[in-house]
Amino acid sequence: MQRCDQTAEWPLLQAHFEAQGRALDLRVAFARDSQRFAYFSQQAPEVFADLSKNLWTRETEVLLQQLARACGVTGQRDAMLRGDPINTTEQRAVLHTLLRRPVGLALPGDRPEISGLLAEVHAVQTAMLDFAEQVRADDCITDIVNIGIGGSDLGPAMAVRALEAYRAPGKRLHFVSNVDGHELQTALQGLRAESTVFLVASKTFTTAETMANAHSAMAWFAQQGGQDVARHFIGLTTNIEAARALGIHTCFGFWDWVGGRYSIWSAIGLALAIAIGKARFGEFLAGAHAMDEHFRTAPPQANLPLRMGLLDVWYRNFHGFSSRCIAPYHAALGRLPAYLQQLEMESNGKRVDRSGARLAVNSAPVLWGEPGTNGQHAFFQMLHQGTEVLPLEILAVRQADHPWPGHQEKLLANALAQAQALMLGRANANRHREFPGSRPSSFLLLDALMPRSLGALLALQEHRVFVSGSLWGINSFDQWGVELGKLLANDLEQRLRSEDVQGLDGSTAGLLKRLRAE
Ligand SMILES: O=P(O)(O)OC[C@H]1O[C@](O)(CO)[C@@H](O)[C@@H]1O
Repeated sequence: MQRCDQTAEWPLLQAHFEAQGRALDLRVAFARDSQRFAYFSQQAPEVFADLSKNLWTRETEVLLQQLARACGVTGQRDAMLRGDPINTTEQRAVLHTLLRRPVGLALPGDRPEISGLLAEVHAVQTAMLDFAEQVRADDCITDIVNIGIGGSDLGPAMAVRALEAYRAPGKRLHFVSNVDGHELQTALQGLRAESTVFLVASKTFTTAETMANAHSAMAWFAQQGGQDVARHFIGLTTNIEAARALGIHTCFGFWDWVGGRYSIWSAIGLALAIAIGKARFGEFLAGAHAMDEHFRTAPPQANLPLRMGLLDVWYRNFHGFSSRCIAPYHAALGRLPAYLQQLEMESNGKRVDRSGARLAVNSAPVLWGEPGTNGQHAFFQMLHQGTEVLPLEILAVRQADHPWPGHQEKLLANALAQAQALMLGRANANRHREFPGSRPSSFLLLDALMPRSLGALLALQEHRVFVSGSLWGINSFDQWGVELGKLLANDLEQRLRSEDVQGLDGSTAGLLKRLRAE
């Protein structure tokens, strides 16, 4: 297991970049290689990917694949899949893939505890999915409020919206994440205690925002004359004791080896299960499992998560691209950029390797984005003509789920046109109207937005993040960077209630006084 920048392959890639990468022109690359599309595109489970409009050549990919071998990426992948404690700063295994493994399936090299864990996973999953069916069948329940933040919100909120076409009629799903009371206030408006179920989703059951919202929701429930807390408040957590202490007795558990941003497949997915039902949730898991199997077994040159992770490192460390723009060309995928942002930036936003040594190269880029075509009328200007080159990742869906004639063709034509315009550019004597072209994009295509394809797409994204993290030598599964802010907020909350600014820096003291001013 070697860090990418410490391998013998790294300088080879640097030399290759200087010789051919830096000045690569996509138009010339296509003209030189008539099979470029065929070579750089592939069908993985549920996801077709065209990576040909990226700033690399076959030779680049060969060198990157050699780099992956030198870094032992497949060995690291296998260590994750078999349950080794690869989250070394928390001494935990990383087994979100187990949550979508079919019952009884053993993989070569599984650690001895895996079969028992898989049985536990399926026992909880069955109970949780049966509960989801119960809620779906209960006409008295009209509103489900998920209270959670980060991975306990972004996954279910994104997926419920993405699979809106499959949502049970008569059930409204609400998501409250922010500690800002406006959000809770908006969600509760018009709700009635007796027809509302609250899902308190928190891996740790200590997250300040979620606890504050859960307490306030309970107070609201009591004020509204709600009777049966046990029936109306459900805990989704690894810390069942803490949920019980809050008076929540119906709980669905999960395990410390499921990272928050990888937890949509666990009990944290209950909101989604209620929305789409047991069978569809099963398809969602099956799609992810198909991608896991692809990642585990496909040869490197046809392994999509591996190829995408390698491209990510090529872009970040050689081309020096500092961000990636995500443009889903499907309105229902509107929260996908935010979901991917946590996935990539919380996983790989690190500046030390697993041993604690400073990284010598940059790690995670910034991820951001908005659905197309909206982004085109906002920030795509910069993608086409700005001073910085930023790779674009287009996610398109072939079939539409709505009856409006003509819209889908327009939408898909726009997705294609953006990628084409970025690549081809346009010469013009007037510099303001000139498009430089040779700007990179990837094009991911689903046949339809369904539970299975969404599951596969998310697992693909998880694994490509794993690949780049493995190359950088990062522990992609901790998130110590969120701790300091939490600690300071606790202290400042006390100080906001008192006059005490002693020991604070000048700016914080000044702002605090201002915030306290009547
Ligand atoms: O599910 P929990 O424990 O409430 O944590 C919520 C989120 O907070 C974080 O720990 C970051 O603060 C995320 O990793 C996590 O998804």
